[in-house]
This record gives sequence, C-alpha cells and structure tokens, in this order.
Amino acid sequence: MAFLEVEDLKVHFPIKGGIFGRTVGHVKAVDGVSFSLEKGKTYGLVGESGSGKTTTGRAIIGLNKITSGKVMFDGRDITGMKSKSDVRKDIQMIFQDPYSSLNAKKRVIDIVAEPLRNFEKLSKKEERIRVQELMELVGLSPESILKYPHEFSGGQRQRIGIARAIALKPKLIIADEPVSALDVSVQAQVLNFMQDIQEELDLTYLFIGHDLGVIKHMCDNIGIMYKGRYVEEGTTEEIFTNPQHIYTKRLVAAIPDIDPKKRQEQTQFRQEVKAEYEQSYNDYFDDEGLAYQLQPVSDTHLVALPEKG
Ligand SMILES: Nc1ncnc2c1ncn2[C@@H]1O[C@H](COP(=O)(O)OP(=O)(O)OP(=O)(O)O)[C@@H](O)[C@H]1O
Repeated sequence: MAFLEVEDLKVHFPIKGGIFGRTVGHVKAVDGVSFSLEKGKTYGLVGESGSGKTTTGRAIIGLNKITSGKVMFDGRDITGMKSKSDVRKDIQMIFQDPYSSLNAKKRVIDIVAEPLRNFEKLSKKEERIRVQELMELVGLSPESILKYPHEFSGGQRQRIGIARAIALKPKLIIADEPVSALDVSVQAQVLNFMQDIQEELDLTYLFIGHDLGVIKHMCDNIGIMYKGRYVEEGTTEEIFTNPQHIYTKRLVAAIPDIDPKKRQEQTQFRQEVKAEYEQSYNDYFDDEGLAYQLQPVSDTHLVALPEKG
C-alpha cells in the first residue's frame, strides 16, 4: 500500500439560497479524485485556479469536510481526521501566502511553537531551544525569535512557515502553492531548500501548484485537475514529454521557454495543440457532459470558459 492513498474523494460545498437559507445546490469542488503517493516522493497536484487542488489538500488534512471517499495514510484510515488526532502531527501544511498565513500580531516564537504547544508539553526553556534550532535549520537567525513577521522578507516568512510545519517532525507535508506569492528570484531558493530538507528529514510532499515550471522542478508524479476531476496522471517525464489529454497539452504548451531552440519547438507544439483543440473540442466531454471547453491557446495563460450549457 502506498504512503498516502486518496480514493474517489468528493468534497461538495452546499450552496445556500432563498429566504430560509436552504441548500439549493452544491459546488462540486472535488468530484471523484484518486491518487497515491509513495514515501519520500513528491506528488504534484496541478490545475488552474478553482480546479479543486486546495480543497483536496485541505480535505486530506481534515480542514474541509469530506462528502465521500477515503484517505489512507501510512496504513491508517484518516478520512475526516480531527485536528487533535495524533496523526495530525505527522501531516502538516505549508500555505500559499506567507504574508497572511502568519499572524502579524504574534512573535515568531509563538508562531513556530504553536504546533508544539498543541501536541507536546515542553517547558518554556525547552520550547525556546526547539524554536531556535528550527530557525537555524531553516536558515534564519535564532536570535530573531522575538521579532514579528513584518520584520522579515517574503522568502524569510515562508521559511518561518516551513519551520512551523516541520516543528513536529511530520512525515507528510502538503505544500499549497508555497512559492507563488514570492518574487521569482526568491522562489528557487525556497524550492531548493524544500528539496534539501526533504532528504534530511525524510519528508514526503504533496505539492499543489499551477506553475508547471515549478512543478517540473519539484515533482516525481503529477495529477492534472480540471473542475474537481482528474484529466490525466503520470510521471513528470510522461506529462511533459507526452501529454495525452488536450487540457494537459494546453497547459504544457503554455509554458514559456527561455532557450531559443526549445522556444521554436514550443511554438510548433502550440500550433499543433491549437489545431487539435479547434478541430475536435466537441470530443472533450466526459460521461456526465462535463465540458473541457477552453479558450484558444494563448501564449501566456489559459482561462477556462464556463461549462457548455
Ligand atoms: N468553503 C467553500 N465553500 C464553497 N465553495 C468553495 C469553498 N472552498 C472552495 N470552494 C469552491 O471550490 C472550487 C475549488 O476551489 P479550490 O480553492 O480548491 O481550487 P484551487 O484549484 O485550489 O484554486 P486556487 O489555485 O485559486 O486556490 C472553487 O469553485 C471554489 O470557489
């Protein structure tokens, strides 16, 4: 059995309406997602905004209520895990925005020590030493534990978020777009650092992202999501060299290439994908009529249109 196994996961949010606030429908944020992740590896969940990636990550860790499906972790059924569950120690999350995810009114020591206070009974002195060690591990000065988040740069703040996430020596980290709020110049530093500690601390990552360049750098396997569903899954190599689904092809075609030689190949690939899409998009409906209907390939980005009515 794999380290993390997600089986037919569904998370449907009720839509309330009318004067009595009755449930008038559901947003099918995640609608039948299955994947498995091996220990020590990095699995990328990819898709555009609103495709259900964050909801999937939050549901695994128990922050979103699961409508149906099953989550197995390290041989245990953790479906609908409670926040005080002892397994919760082993799975931590790194959030997208290190500006909003760190409480601005708290000192770094209180932010990083928060999970320790929830799960371990340490004396003040022990806690201080642990937080200082964690700061050192993430490359920040142990003396700065009394500072506030605003006294740090974006990259440093994300390192504080990482220190908090690794405080309890977790086995699995769900990293929800951990670098997308950072300057490009800082992104590589944080990503490389995450790879270093992965090996050092024997971590497994579920890496959520929309930037395929980042995903390619980080992930062993990738699942491509669209409107709460999987459209394709494979190794990073397979997805990038031989994407099968038109949606994946379009994501891959949209990656800008800096290398002039590759840029030419990419332009050709884009034209092929555009032609395939235009010729046959009516084929891209699944059994329940979910339309993979997308705007024509643009050079810079892709935006999904509403479902065909
Ligand atoms: N608590 C909620 N209540 C109702 N709808 C929600 C809730 N959380 C998310 N959604 C909806 O579920 C869908 C999937 O959202 P989700 O945040 O998981 O997507 P995402 O792929 O992570 O996008 P992003 O990259 O923008 O975070 C969206 O339509 C979103 O509006």
